[in-house]
Amino acid sequence: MSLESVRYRPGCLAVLNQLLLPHESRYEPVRSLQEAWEVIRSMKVRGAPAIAIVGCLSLAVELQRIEVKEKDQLVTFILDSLKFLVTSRPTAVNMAKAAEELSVFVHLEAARADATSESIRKSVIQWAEDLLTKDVEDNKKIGDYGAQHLLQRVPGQPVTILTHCNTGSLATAGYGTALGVIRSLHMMGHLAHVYCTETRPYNQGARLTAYELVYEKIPATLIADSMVSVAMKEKGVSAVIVGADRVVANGDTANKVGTYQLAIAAKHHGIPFYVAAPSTSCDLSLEDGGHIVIEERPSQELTDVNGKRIAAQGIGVWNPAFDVTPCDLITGGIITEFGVFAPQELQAALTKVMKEKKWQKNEACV
Ligand SMILES: CSC[C@@H](O)[C@@H](O)C(=O)COP(=O)(O)O
Repeated sequence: MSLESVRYRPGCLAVLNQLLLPHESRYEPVRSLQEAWEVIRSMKVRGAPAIAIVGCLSLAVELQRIEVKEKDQLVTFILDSLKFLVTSRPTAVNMAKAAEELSVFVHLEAARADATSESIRKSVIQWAEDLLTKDVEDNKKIGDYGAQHLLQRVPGQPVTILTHCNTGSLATAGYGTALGVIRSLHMMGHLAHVYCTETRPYNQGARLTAYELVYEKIPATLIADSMVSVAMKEKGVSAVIVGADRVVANGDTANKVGTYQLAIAAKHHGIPFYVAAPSTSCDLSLEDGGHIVIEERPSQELTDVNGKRIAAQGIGVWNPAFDVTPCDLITGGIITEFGVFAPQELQAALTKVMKEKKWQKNEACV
């Protein structure tokens, strides 16, 4: 069984506290919206898809337990809750997109002639629960599309992949995005080796990706972030694959800080650079990466390791959690659940898929 970042049954939600990994596996209950906001902000749970899933499931848990009689009161509660959850972490778009979609859904449900508080409550809970299965399905598609694309593109197999941050089961409902592609390559028997970066300052690579790779028995080596160029030069890296917190209309991509320099180094070495991201991480409302709000994290995440200060007292600190990789450095493509697209093709491809989906939904209603 693969690792689970989230455990859910109706009325009951728990997250694996990722701050304690790899030393201790402890699930902690999330009983309210406030607790969900706190586990997300403190990064006990992190990764763009997992943030949205925990946020929406915490709303499902609240809806199981609260007593609301009036329909309008329930709708207001749901809309306010979603607005609150979106404030937990600003860069990853998944929670904001889920909030937007769920808000539209609630309005439509409430407008039905036979709508009651109970029917709205039930359908919102179902909507949130569906995110779990949908995310795993999407990740498997990303894994397979990405693996096939890469195998056709890069010479020499089996392949060696370099990845950054954590994009696996711990960052999603399961399987993973960039790590999902690695998992698929491994299952197909075409993976030689993985290099995973430590991912300073908060070490998601050393703490979480290394843990997942060991757990899955995938051959892998941990490197410091400062070793990526030499690894590309000397270790036969076939491709770089990373995840995303927000991919915007022109393909510019916000991801864990350090991604940008990785893409520059990959271009220098002629190594294809891929972004693996579900459509839930794509934000076509922003034209380019200059409009993405970049979260700044507390200075202690840079100055301290495991609660112990390593930096000189008195030094100033700048700690952006993410950087933006310009679309022209994404030379391999953007791997989504609908296929692999060049950055400049993404907007048109996703718009087309969304139109078709809307059309299918309308057909189903007739
Ligand atoms: C499938 S996870 C994709 C991204 O969210 C991931 O690459 C990343 O940057 C995570 O950052 P984090 O700050 O750990 O939430």
